[in-house]
Amino acid sequence: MSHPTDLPAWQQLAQDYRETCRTHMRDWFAQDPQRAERYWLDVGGIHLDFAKNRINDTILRHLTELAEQSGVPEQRAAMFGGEKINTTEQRAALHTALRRRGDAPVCTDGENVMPKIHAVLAKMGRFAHAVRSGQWLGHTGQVITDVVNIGIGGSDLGPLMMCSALKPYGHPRLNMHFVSNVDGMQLAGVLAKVHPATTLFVIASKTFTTQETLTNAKTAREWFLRGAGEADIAKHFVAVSTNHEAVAAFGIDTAHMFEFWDWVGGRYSLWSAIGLPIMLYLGEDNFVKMLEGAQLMDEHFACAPLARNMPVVLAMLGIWYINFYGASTHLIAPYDQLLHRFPKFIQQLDMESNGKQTRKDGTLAGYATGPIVWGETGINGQHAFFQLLHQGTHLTPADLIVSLDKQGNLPGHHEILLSNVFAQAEAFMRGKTAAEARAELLAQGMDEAAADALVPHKVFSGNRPTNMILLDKIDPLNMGSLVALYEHKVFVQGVVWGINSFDQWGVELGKQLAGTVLAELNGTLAAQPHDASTMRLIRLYRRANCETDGTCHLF
Ligand SMILES: O=P(O)(O)OC[C@H]1O[C@H](O)[C@H](O)[C@@H](O)[C@@H]1O
Repeated sequence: MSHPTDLPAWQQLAQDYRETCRTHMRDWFAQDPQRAERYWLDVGGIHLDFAKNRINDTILRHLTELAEQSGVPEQRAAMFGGEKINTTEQRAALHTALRRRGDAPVCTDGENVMPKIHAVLAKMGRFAHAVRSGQWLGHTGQVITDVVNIGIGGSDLGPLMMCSALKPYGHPRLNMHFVSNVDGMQLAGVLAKVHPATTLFVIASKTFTTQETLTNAKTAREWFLRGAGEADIAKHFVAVSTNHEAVAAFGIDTAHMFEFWDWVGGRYSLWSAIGLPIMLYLGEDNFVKMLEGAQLMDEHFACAPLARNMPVVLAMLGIWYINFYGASTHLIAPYDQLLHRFPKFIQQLDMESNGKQTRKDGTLAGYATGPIVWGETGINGQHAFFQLLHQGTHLTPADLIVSLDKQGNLPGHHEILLSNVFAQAEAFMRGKTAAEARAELLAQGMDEAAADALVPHKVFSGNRPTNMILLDKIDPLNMGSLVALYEHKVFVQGVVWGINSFDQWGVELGKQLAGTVLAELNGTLAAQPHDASTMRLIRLYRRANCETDGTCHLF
């Protein structure tokens, strides 16, 4: 496996960095009136303005060459073609097949996966129609009014994000709830709001072994059975999983299970049966539109030349800042309230995929890989942490995301939102020089000495990069395209870094240790030799609780 740092394009980019890192974007804009037009891409209802980046045509060419030399075209073909690119788990990553319309075969392990994808989609469609139309009745003959999705990570964040973003398309009778935290406060809060006779629980877990999800599901089941019999469970509990045996063992009839497969990664699963809450809320037609939007982005990613390929451009801009400018974080700042869950979703997608330092060949990378992805609605961020982004010491590349359509916003509100996001991008790019700050203060009537003292605090260095991602509208089609855009961006970065973006071994160690600690907290296992700090924490908890459970003798 070639090391990216040895590739000719990497070397050229290192040289580009040395030559241009002091150039201000203001100057590039001044010298090049076509810059805004050239650094712009459209895919369906998604538009990317990437002119406010610290790049010129040479850098962009070298970034594209780096993608090429890293094998992005070959790896892209391998992913779409069902090859087992998830090498540590010997699995394909075929989320793109889930949104593929039509009958063209997609094979992995010698099997065409399309018939089973279509069969599950049809089953989901029939079920969603029955619930939405009121044909599906609870055990007392009442229609379903509340859906509670119990799942965590990829079995929570995607459906939660999509149902929030597409609320205006939601069924007026259905209230959607999402429970992920094993802290009973969350489940108890939801159960206090719903009625067992009119509630449908979707137990979502790829493995059906996740402790948090199974604990919440068991508690929900006990709550339900307080006023109903075992036979009534069939009307109120369905499962989404790859694990038939565990679903049956939990007590859910596998006839009420919606299946998906090991080649669907958790954080790539909202297109599969994990999307059942989305389909219940939005209806089958809108779910299919979401799939079509994703497929539109898939086709663009598969066919567009690398230099005009939206996911590739976003990915390579990220690499430019991470590997050459030393940026370690990336901000996702949607401006629309409907997208307030989007940063959390992208955080899992990106950080669980590319938060790795071991390359596919087992060697250590020795260069930076996935960034810390974080975010919040941009307008709230402006009044909280944008100070650091404008005048702090860290370079924080940011994606600013906003819908052009007012989408029934209250009169006058959307213009304010848009004016802020456009102005922020301008401010990040332009900054404010000392001369500009001084002139402004003098114009306000300040005397020269006072102005000179204040000027250093009023200077904005600018030259801070942003991508502006515009949606024509927040609708199912564009949301499908937007999520697929980020999925492919993350994939391209993983290819360049030579890492497997589809496993997540890093989440295992904590889970493993928690099993032992839980037994110790419960008093069913004598204290194991931990470090002194962990021992102290366990003892503290035990002391605080031993009076009630009487099992202190183990310590
Ligand atoms: O769907 P499940 O099997 O319950 O897994 C839920 C989540 O937990 C795991 O620990 C992983 O970190 C996630 O990738 C996964 O989405």
